[in-house]
Amino acid sequence: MALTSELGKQIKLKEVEGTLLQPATVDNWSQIQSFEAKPDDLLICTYPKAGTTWIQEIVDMIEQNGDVEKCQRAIIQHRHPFIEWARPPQPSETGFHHVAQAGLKLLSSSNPPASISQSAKIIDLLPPSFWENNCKFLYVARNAKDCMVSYYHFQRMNHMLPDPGTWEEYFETFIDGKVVWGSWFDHVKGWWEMKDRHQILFLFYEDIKRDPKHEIRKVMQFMGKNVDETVLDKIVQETSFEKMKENPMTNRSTVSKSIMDQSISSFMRKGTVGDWKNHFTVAQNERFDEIYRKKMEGTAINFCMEL
Ligand SMILES: Nc1ncnc2c1ncn2[C@@H]1O[C@H](COP(=O)(O)OS(=O)(=O)O)[C@@H](OP(=O)(O)O)[C@H]1O
Repeated sequence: MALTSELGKQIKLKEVEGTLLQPATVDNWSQIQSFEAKPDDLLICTYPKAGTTWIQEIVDMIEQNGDVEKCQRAIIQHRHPFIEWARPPQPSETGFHHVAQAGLKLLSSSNPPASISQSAKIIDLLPPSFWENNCKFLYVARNAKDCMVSYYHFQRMNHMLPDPGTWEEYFETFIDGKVVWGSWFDHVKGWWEMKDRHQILFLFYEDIKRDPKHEIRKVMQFMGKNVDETVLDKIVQETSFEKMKENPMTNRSTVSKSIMDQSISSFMRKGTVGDWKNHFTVAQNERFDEIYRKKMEGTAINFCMEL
């Protein structure tokens, strides 16, 4: 599928089992699938724009016992490489090979889950070794409307992704799941249905926003770590939106403007719950709610839509 970016460039997305992915990911698909997870690996899993960077920083802060300097050792994309950013072997780069060779314990993925109750499409997307080794998964879900808004602005500024078109056009694209990593509905539903059958800590962006200390403590316990109250308070502070927006290790300011043009929209854009209300028209909102009801039917998941 070829789509045109704001630069007029042709972005040729590819598909795996009907899910749109970046070409480099699809070209290295068999390599990604053969990734050998270890039993003590923790995989951070998110739908795009659900708070990936936020939970990555939280996990690293816990891992480093709240040591801010240690968390400054590298940009977040290098501290938590994405397994799907696989490329042909390039020793100087962080990517699949680096992860595999370094045997890092903390990985991040935007993969939908493998699941025995789901269609083959979903089953095929996560390297099977994660399930075989009974790894831990940390999943963060964000309400669909805010995800859509955040993804729209991200596609405007990210020249590696297709131009989103107008908001009205993007609204349809997102609902149809014609975005990189596919349908929000399939992703969230898939992980939600799997959460009690595997070691999955299922978190909500909105909960972390409302009560960060409570949610960070859950993450800490899930990781089998124990940091004291003062450190926990420091982690809450250091992972606030305001701090992370100013932090060059998390705010993507090191990424070239030809890839992410933050003069169009910041990577750390608003970091709020309910920005969808500034974008959705009344008619769009009614239509979305109707579609949501149908697509999420039978799923007992409740999202907070405003704080
Ligand atoms: N600390 C903190 N607190 C609250 N919100 C935060 C935080 N860090 C990142 N964000 C917001 O998360 C959105 C980016 O999501 P991701 O990190 O998942 O993006 S990506 O998929 O990795 O590109 C994006 O959301 P929007 O602002 O709504 O666009 C970021 O601002």
